Amino acid sequence: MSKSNGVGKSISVGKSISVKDLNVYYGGFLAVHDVSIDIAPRSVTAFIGPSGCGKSTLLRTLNRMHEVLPGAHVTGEVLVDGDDLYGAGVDPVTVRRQIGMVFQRPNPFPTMSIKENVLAGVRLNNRRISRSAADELVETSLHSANLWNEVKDRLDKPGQGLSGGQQQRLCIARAIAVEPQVLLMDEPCSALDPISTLAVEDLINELKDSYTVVIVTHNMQQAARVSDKTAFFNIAGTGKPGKLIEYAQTATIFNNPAQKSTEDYVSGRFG
Ligand SMILES: Nc1ncnc2c1ncn2[C@@H]1O[C@H](COP(=O)(O)OP(=O)(O)OP(=O)(O)O)[C@@H](O)[C@H]1O
Repeated sequence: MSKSNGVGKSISVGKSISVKDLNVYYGGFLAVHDVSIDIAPRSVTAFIGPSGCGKSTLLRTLNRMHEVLPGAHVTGEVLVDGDDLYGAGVDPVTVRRQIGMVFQRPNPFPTMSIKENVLAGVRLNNRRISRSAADELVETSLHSANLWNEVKDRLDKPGQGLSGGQQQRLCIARAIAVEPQVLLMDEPCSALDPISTLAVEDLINELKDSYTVVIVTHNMQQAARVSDKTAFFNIAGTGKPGKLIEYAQTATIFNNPAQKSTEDYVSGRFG
């Protein structure tokens, strides 16, 4: 599928992800064991499970972000629209440009204005962009992040002057501005108040029209509210690897899971 990004260019967005027999290691420690999962394009998938079961680790392997840690490596495959992310000659920096990430704590660049924050990724990618195209991209990205109306009169003010929820939406605008095919979100609302959380959840709902979104969350209600499918991970004990226990439509995971441990977890009996 393609759409206009508002600067006169047609772009492809919202690709499928297929994880096959993936093991993730930190040095000699197997953190995630043998995960296979197919994620549809333009959908929201939630990763849930108790602390330490490997949700963030797995998420980071979907754009090779784990490789910034020495010794972290994978075996198996991650295919994005059929292309192997780990294939020979694939540049991890290019992968991270196409598969954006939003982190737990909003992390706008403190010295940059709101506008320059939105453009930061584009500039890092050395993309030449005219002033008018930059203005248009800033506006489109902030609109997509549901932030335009709140900041349009102060685009040259520092991003740090925004509330936590606004800063997180600014980070989402920055991620969107580089036209990613997939957006990975690692507990994007954990540092936000309930109103900002709802604003970001509304945004996630809108984003799935264009993007494939994968979100790690500890908040069961959030997983139920925003995701189409949910993957439940579990861990047998400290030092053991995390495993995918069940992956299904979100309604099934919450109302009629196949596994007892899924039911125990979603009903709050452990974790
Ligand atoms: N940088 C690292 N070096 C070594 N081991 C790590 C590193 N990061 C995570 N781990 C280990 O990998 C396993 C999975 O951790 P991960 O953070 O992915 O779990 P999680 O499910 O996201 O947990 P949480 O919900 O607490 O964030 C844990 O045993 C953790 O201790």
